[in-house]
Parts: sequence; C-alpha cells; structure tokens
Amino acid sequence: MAQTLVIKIGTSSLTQSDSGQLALSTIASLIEVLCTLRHHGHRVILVSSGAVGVGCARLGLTERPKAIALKQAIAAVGQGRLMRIYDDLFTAMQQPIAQVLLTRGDLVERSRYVNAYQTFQALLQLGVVPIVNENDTVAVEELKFGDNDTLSALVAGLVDADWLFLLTDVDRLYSADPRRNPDAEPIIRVQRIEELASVNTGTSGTAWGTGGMITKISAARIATDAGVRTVITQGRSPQNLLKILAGESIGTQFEPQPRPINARQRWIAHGLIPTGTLILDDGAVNAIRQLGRSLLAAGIIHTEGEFDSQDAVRLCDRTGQEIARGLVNYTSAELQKIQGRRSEDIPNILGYAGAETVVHRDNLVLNS
Ligand SMILES: Nc1ncnc2c1ncn2[C@@H]1O[C@H](COP(=O)(O)OP(=O)(O)O)[C@@H](O)[C@H]1O
Ligand SMILES: N[C@@H](CCC(=O)OP(=O)(O)O)C(=O)O
Repeated sequence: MAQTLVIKIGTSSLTQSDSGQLALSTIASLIEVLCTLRHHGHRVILVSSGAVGVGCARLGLTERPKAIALKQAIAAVGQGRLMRIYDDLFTAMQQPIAQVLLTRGDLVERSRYVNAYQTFQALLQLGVVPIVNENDTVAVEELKFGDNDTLSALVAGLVDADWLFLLTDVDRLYSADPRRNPDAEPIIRVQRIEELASVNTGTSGTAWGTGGMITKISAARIATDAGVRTVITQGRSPQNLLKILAGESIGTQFEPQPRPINARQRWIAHGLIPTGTLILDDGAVNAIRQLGRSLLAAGIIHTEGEFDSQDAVRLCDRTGQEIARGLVNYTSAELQKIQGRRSEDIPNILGYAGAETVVHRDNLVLNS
C-alpha cells in the first residue's frame, strides 16, 4: 500500500565527524533507497539538515559558528551546495526533486499553514521528492523551528504522513547517551512518551548536530500525537528503511497515538508559538482534563506573559506542569483583572461583556 514517508537526516549522518566533509556514500545510498521507495509507490519527503555543516566545510571552518549572522550567512553557502549534490544524485536516478525552505511563521499563520499543505500535496502528486530545510538564512529567533527534528515532525503532521524516520549517528535511543555511558540500555519500542521520563539525553548532540536526542524525543511526541509512526535509526544504513517498512524491529519505534488529534488541533498544539501561560486551580484542571469543559476565568490563579486575544497560551497546573494549550479569548491585561472571578462579575469588572469562556473547549488541546 502506498504510504507517505517523511525521512529526516541530520548533519551527523551527512558529514564525516573528523573532517566535516560530506559523507558521500551515505548520501548516495540514502538516495538509492528513497528512489526504491518511490518505485514502490510511496510518497517521499526528505528533511535534510546540513546547510551550516556543508557551508563550514566549503569555507574551511573547523567549528560550527555561534554568532547568528555568521551562521545564517554560512547556511546560505551550504544550502546551495547541498541541493546541487542532491540534484545530481537524484537526477542520475531520474527522480525530480524540489527545494522547500520553511520558517516557523509559515506554519503559525493558519492561511500560510494551509498554503504549505497544498504545496506539499501538489509536489507529491507530481511525483517529486521535496527536500525540506529550515530557511536558516532569514529565520529570526522568535520564529525559528530551531532544529530539524521538530521541523520534520511538524511536516509529517502537516502532510498526514504514515511514518517519520529520524536518521542520526546512533542506531537507536538508549536509556542514556551511549557515547558517555557504555551500560546504557537500548530502547526498542515506545508506546507512550511518558515511558521515557527517566531517559537521560545529555544537553546537546554532536559537535555538528543541533538538537541532540532531546529534540528527537519531542519530535516523536509531536508526530505520534498526529498519528505518525516514528522511528529513530542510524543514517549510515539507509537500507534499514526498507527493512523497517517490511516489519523488522530496527531502531527505536514510537507507536502512533490511537486517537490522533486533528489538523486544527495540531496547529494549536504544535504549530503556534504560545505567548503566555495560565496557571489553573485543581478544579479547573479537572474540568478541562476529565470533563472536557472550557476554561472559565474563575479557575485561573495566575496569568504570565503578554498576549492578545486569539493568541496561543499554555494551560498549566499549580506545579507549572503544562496540561493543555489553547486559543485565549481575552488579552493578558483583561485576564489580570478577571482571573479567579465568576463569569457573571466580568461585565462589571471590565465595563463590557466579554466572551463567556477564557478558552473554549473547541480551541483547547490536552497534552497527551
Ligand atoms: N539517550 C540517548 N540515546 C542515544 N543517543 C543519545 C542519547 N543522549 C544523547 N545522545 C546523543 O545524541 C547524538 C545525536 O544527536 P545529534 O548530534 O543532534 O544528531 P543529528 O545531527 O542526527 O540530529 C548521538 O550522537 C548521541 O551521542
Ligand atoms: N537547518 C540546519 C540544521 C539544524 C539541525 O537540526 O541540525 P541536525 O541536528 O544536524 O539535524 C542546517 O541545515 O544546518
């Protein structure tokens, strides 16, 4: 059966760790495998990192730069080279490709989100393999994905993918970083992300990678919430993709959630960037989580951040643990005045009748 597959490859797999030069044999065998998948009828999207790494190699830099402007300039050098190599190799296999560079803003605004969806659908219908990266050269701090693990998970949700493969330089997820801890236990299958509470992911990844394992786990949450089966596996052995699709247990496989959230809920939960936080009392947490109710002002203990009405906010319990996200019907200034107050008192406090709910249940998505 034809499936939609999103494959993300990280800098650590695309480049050689010692020299930073391209790992050509890995890239070539990945492309062979992706073309085989296309011949099997699957729709394939490649999310490729490497612009900064390849740009550094091109310019003879031996370390990933820290200064933002420099990184953005280097990404502009590397992205072109990366696409040139992809186009040469895919062309040798008669497979057309497309470059899709996204910034977070493209998925934050609903109309742009729908537009991106339609562009991907058109590319896939044309039989093209879109090659996606963050538009590093123009992305501004507030509107960045920051890492391609998150980007690939959002793309997988956007296109309703069946599978997301996160290709990296370790064969799977372990209970701790296997480079530092030789006794780390391999993790084969994950039914719920909560099972990973005790997994140690260190602070960052390799010298050239951006996210490390922590961003792969949060990407797996975003994707499995959207019903996408997610696998962390080694980039050096792209043939494993075919074996995994044939049912072999390779890498770490994350089960999709049995009741995935719909496209609009995904946009609220993961596409939007929350600009504030509402701390709720126990009754409100229970009403939202157990009874599926809307949030009323009476249940809010505290409001953090500055936001407008219809912005996305985090809803947290007393301990600060996030329980849901939603679109808020009041500004932060209004909420400061009405938090903890009964709905019937709101018109008197504000001098006008506001919305009946602070976050309506249709605009509220519980954390899984
Ligand atoms: N619990 C863990 N299990 C496996 N790898 C881990 C873990 N914690 C940290 N890592 C490290 O994460 C690295 C991969 O992340 P990263 O360098 O960002 O890769 P990529 O460039 O593929 O995104 C691995 O090389 C490994 O050392
Ligand atoms: N967009 C950046 C990559 C960001 C990123 O997540 O890198 P990695 O951890 O290697 O997947 C680039 O192309 O260099």
